[in-house]
Amino acid sequence: MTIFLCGFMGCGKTTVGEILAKQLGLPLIDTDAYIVEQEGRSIPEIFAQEGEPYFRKVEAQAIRTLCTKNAVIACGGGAMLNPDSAAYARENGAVVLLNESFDTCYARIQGDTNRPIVQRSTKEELHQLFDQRAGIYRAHASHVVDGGVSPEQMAERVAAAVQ
Ligand SMILES: Nc1ncnc2c1ncn2[C@@H]1O[C@H](COP(=O)(O)OP(=O)(O)OP(=O)(O)O)[C@@H](O)[C@H]1O
Ligand SMILES: O=C(O)C1=C[C@@H](O)[C@@H](O)[C@H](O)C1
Ligand SMILES: [Mg+2]
Repeated sequence: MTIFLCGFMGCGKTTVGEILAKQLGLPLIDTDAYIVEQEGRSIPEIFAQEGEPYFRKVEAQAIRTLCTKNAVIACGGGAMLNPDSAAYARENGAVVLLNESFDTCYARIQGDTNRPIVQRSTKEELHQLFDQRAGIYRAHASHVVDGGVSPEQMAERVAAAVQ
């Protein structure tokens, strides 16, 4: 079974993914952590040294490599915006959107120095990005799970959605 968690930065993909993977007895693969390990540098360093298009290329390659694994895959916030990556993911498993509000995501990510898009954007710009991305996440998801609950409850909701 392969479960891809997608959604805006701060919706809880990594946090919920860890709990869900334990519950299901599957490994958790976080695409951001995978890229950091592969590149030997942080995401802010990759963005600063190579630019965002390079990061997106590496991210798409990572999804392609990982999409056949029996695992919970916590995607980077932009990974499932790529139509090819989303198609690979859908062919191989469930793509679950963690549907949190902008205010909730923003409260969790504001001031974070490990997310270059947060660092370079105002709150208004992030809200615009959230609105732009919302429809794309939905279009690419096979399941939508509503948030507003604890990470443990989110993990239960995801497990119930994909069973
Ligand atoms: N359901 C939740 N309730 C309360 N706090 C949460 C919940 N989900 C995540 N958090 C907290 O929000 C922060 C961001 O969560 P997380 O890193 O899992 O987001 P993400 O979706 O993986 O973001 P990114 O797209 O940047 O990888 C963390 O500090 C985490 O503890
Ligand atoms: O939403 C995004 O575009 C991103 C989210 C993070 O998970 C990282 O993949 C990176 O900071 C970009
Ligand atoms: Mg994450």
